[in-house]
Formats: sequence, C-alpha cells, structure tokens
Amino acid sequence: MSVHIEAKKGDIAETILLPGDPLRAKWIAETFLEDPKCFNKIRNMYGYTGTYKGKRVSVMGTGMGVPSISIYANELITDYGVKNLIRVGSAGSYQKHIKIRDIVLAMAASSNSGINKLRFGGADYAPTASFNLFQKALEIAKSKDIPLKAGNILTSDEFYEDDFNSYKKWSEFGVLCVEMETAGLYTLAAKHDVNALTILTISDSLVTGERTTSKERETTFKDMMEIALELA
Ligand SMILES: O=P(O)(O)O[C@H]1O[C@H](CO)[C@@H](O)[C@H]1O
Ligand SMILES: O=c1cc[nH]c(=O)[nH]1
Repeated sequence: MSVHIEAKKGDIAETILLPGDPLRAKWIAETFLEDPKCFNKIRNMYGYTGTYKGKRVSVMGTGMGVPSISIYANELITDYGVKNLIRVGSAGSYQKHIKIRDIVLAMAASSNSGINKLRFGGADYAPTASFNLFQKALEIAKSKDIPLKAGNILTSDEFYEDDFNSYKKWSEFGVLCVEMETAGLYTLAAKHDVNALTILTISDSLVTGERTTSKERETTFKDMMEIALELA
C-alpha cells in the first residue's frame, strides 16, 4: 500500500491506462477487460486490473492536472513497478484542422505549469513521448484504419483561462490541442526510465466552439481505447 493507492504489491499490471476521470477508468474496466478486479478506492480514484486478449492490464483515474497525475504516476512507478503508462484523455483543439473526435498522439508537451521550471532552476525541459510506444501506436492505428494526428500539445494548469484568446499564441506555434496532465507524466516517466504515451480524443474546439455530446464521446473514446489496449 502506498499513500494514495491501497493495492498490494503485484495487484497492478506493468502496463496501465490512465484517464483523468475515475469513472472513465471504471467504464473502461467494465467494458473492455475480462475479470476486472478493483485495487483502489482511496479518494474514489478507482483502479482495476484485468486481462485484455489474455494480457494483464490495469486502468486507473489520475484526477485533473499535473500535481494530481504526478502523485499517482510516482506511486505507480516507485511502489508498484509499473513500466508502461498510457494516458487516455480528452482535449480541446487549438487548430482548424484538428476536428472534434480526432485522435491525437502527444509527441511532446509544452506547458504553462511551473513544475519543471522549479525542477530545472528556471530552464526549459521538453517532455516527450516514449519512442517505442509512439511507434507501436502508429502501427496499431494503421492496422485498424484509425486516422491519427500527432504533434506538440499544451499541458495547461488552467481549464478556464482569464483571456480566452491566449490559446492563439500556442496555436500560431503549431500546438495541436490542450489538456492538463501530459507534461507531468512524460517528465516522471523520463526520470524513472519507464515508458509513457498520451492518446487524446478531441472533445471540443476552441477554434470553432463545437463540443461533442456525451454519446459521441463514448463511441469515439472507444477507438482511442482500442489503440491503448492493443499497446498493452
Ligand atoms: O478527460 P481527461 O483525461 O480528464 O482530460 C482532460 O479533461 C480534464 C478537464 O476537463 C483534464 O483532466 C484534461 O486533461
Ligand atoms: O483540458 C481540457 C480538456 C478538454 N478541453 C479543453 O478545452 N481543455
């Protein structure tokens, strides 16, 4: 048992899927895993381990934002020996060509979070995806005919910005979309020499103001989940 996870050693698989929402973790476990067993309920941050096509895989919520995912990623890696951390999240598009329901692989994560400035004494660190997971995700998507976009994303500390138009600076420099955890996840994976990849489904667009309905989100999330589970 660690501070925020009540699982016993060995309860968590080497590969884990990490949605922000603990209820999405429960839905993934109940929808896709065989024989899922719940290993965590502390703070209602549900975690499950089951099998997918005969392989052991876990899924657990991370909460929202870099501080929250950093707590769970730290404990999963150092207390439970997790080696592959695959974030499955939603994101807001910053580009005209990144449409609602598109799937985006985060090659790198820019950030307005202060955590790496603190860590690196004011210098910039570039958190990047693990090459082997990234390459495998491309192959899986190709074999399943699932179109993908990939590039730099923004990990933001804010969901509600004071200045709505501030996204345009990131957009001008090629950032594809915004979410709130990946820079923290990629940095910790690098520190501990494990693998991490973020797969995102576009749930809304800052460019057009469109939003997906709950039903649409559920079905498009399925494509993202299939890529993530095949990676496991
Ligand atoms: O859908 P999830 O994985 O929670 O990801 C996105 O949604 C939340 C904001 O609504 C943030 O956690 C953001 O990163
Ligand atoms: O962090 C997020 C996630 C989805 N949509 C956004 O605009 N921001």
